[in-house]
Amino acid sequence: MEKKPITIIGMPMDLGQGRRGVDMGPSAIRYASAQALLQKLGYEVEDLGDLHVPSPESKSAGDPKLKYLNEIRDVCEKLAETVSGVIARDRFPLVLGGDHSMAIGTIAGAAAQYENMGVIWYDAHGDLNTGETSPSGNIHGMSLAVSLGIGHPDLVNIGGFAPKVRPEHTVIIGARELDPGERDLIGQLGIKVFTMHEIDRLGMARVMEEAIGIVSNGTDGVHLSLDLDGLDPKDAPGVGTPVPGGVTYRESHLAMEMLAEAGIVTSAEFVEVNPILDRENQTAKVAVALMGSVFGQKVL
Ligand SMILES: NC(=[NH2+])NCCC[C@H](N)C(=O)O
Ligand SMILES: [Mn+2]
Ligand SMILES: [Mn+2]
Repeated sequence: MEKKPITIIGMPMDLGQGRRGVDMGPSAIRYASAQALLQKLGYEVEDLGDLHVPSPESKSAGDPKLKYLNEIRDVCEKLAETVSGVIARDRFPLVLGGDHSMAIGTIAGAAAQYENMGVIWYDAHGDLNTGETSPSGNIHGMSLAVSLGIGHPDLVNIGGFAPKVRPEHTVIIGARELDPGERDLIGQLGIKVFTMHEIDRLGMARVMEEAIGIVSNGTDGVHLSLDLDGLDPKDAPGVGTPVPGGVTYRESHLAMEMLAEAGIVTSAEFVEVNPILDRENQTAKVAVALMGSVFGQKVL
């Protein structure tokens, strides 16, 4: 497999949800030796450092249905430009987060460079709310909907075009907590969701075969958006919105190994790592271990 050089971008985003500390996620992932691992695997790696994100204490949240909308729009615009520029230089953007609202920017940037991009959303949640359906007003619960062109126009139109991805090229893996409005949207759009039920029933290997088929059928790029809360909180405790009964560490490695084998992933982000809620940086270490598998690390 071709080893495209990697560019790490830190996104200390914590405006998209209510628990402080997730802005330290990028540092925690770097501290868990992400760059050294990737270099050991034979990649050339550059790290652009962190983009600037204003701290929530210095701003007012504004509309309680879309908290920090203006700030999130601005930082996602900047992230989109950065990601797009990295791909234009023929490098692989690897974005470290940060809460999941950042995916609005990452996906906007990647989608600017691909005609038809597939998305793998690895998450306990659907992140398919809008300002109207969200129970929390937290934009990290809306980022997939926005990328599909549904939600507040300021977010939907980031990068100057919409939608970024199509429902038929989108899969959600690991879902186990969906709000009523998200369920409706899934039915309306026909998005393929591999809930924990399908993972238990079919096994991760079969789920990934199907998922890879969907995101690579008729696409020229695939983005992996991995929310660490997709994993079981026993394996990844340092997340702001943990949900029991999640994907195991082993199943997650298998999923990432199968993606590496398929050779389809063209951009990735690892999000929602919150060191304040973690135990001895375990969740960042899990993120880095999974990163290894995505980039082709094998036991033998
Ligand atoms: N990226 C996440 N962790 N999202 C959690 C979203 C939780 C809930 N569905 C909400 O909209 O508030
Ligand atoms: Mn999420
Ligand atoms: Mn989640």
